[in-house]
Amino acid sequence: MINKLCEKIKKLGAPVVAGLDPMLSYVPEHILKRSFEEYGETLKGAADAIWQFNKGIVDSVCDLIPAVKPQIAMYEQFGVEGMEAYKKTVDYCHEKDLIVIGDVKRGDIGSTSAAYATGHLGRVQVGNTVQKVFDEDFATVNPYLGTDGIKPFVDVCKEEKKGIFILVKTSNPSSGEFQDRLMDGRPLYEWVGEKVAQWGEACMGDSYSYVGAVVGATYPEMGKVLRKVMPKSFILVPGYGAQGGKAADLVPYFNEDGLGAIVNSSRGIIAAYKKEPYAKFGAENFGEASRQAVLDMIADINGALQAHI
Ligand SMILES: O=c1ccn([C@@H]2O[C@H](COP(=O)(O)O)[C@@H](O)[C@H]2O)c(=O)[nH]1
Repeated sequence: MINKLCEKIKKLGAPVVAGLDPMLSYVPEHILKRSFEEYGETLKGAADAIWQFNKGIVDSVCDLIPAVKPQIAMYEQFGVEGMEAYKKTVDYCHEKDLIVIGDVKRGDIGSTSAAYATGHLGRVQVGNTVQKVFDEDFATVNPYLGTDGIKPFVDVCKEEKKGIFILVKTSNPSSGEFQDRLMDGRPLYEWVGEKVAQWGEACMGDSYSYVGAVVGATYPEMGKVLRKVMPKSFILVPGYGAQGGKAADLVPYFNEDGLGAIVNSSRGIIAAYKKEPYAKFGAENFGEASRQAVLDMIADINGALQAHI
């Protein structure tokens, strides 16, 4: 899958991933009304609304980008019905030939990590049958439990030709509380980055490892260092747009080959119609607004990359 990700990025000229983080407050009124009329103001109504919203966005942007990143929390908040909307979204994105990065941030003791890896990336045995479950292509993984929390994911990825992105330096304001703490004179995120590079060595695709990293767009100096620490790891970069990350700062996250990083925007794309300069599209045309936001983001990032050649 890492090879497919690289090929799609090159073909589309778009190192961009659209984050599918559908809060109900982003769902346009006409969709909400329809779903509530059909299912009432229930969890099922909410789940239907976010699914219809996602479908509209995916239809509008699927030819422009290589991948989407559904954030599972946004679905989980609506319980079982929300999780059905998550699964429907994953399957629909696959139908549209999009690579799906499940932002699930899992990781636990070995046996529990194995179950998470099975559910999200692998196949579960039920009696004599073996079946895929959520079936994302990549999952985000929390490294706090160390190697035995990561290994089950790597094993499943090897079997299924899928991949993971391990949290190394997150984009949020408090990420430094633990991640920047010095250990033997070096910040924890560097130690984790080094470990990601090691874990990834035995997991190489053609040019990049399928064990990648998450490094926030909001810490460009650290991104620059981490690119060097993990030269073969693909970096998933959240924090562009709504969290303040700027394209010009992201150039060092990429390698000389123009690859090595994929930049996520969630609210900036899916809720584009609510904000300038996209408000002119109106809520009825939310998909068109998202499409324009994606086109602008691609141009912004490519512009920054070209300016540094
Ligand atoms: O360090 C991290 C890791 C994950 N995220 C997730 O990415 C998106 C960002 O959403 P925006 O609307 O583009 O800010 C969201 O799903 C986060 O949970 C992150 O932001 N930072």
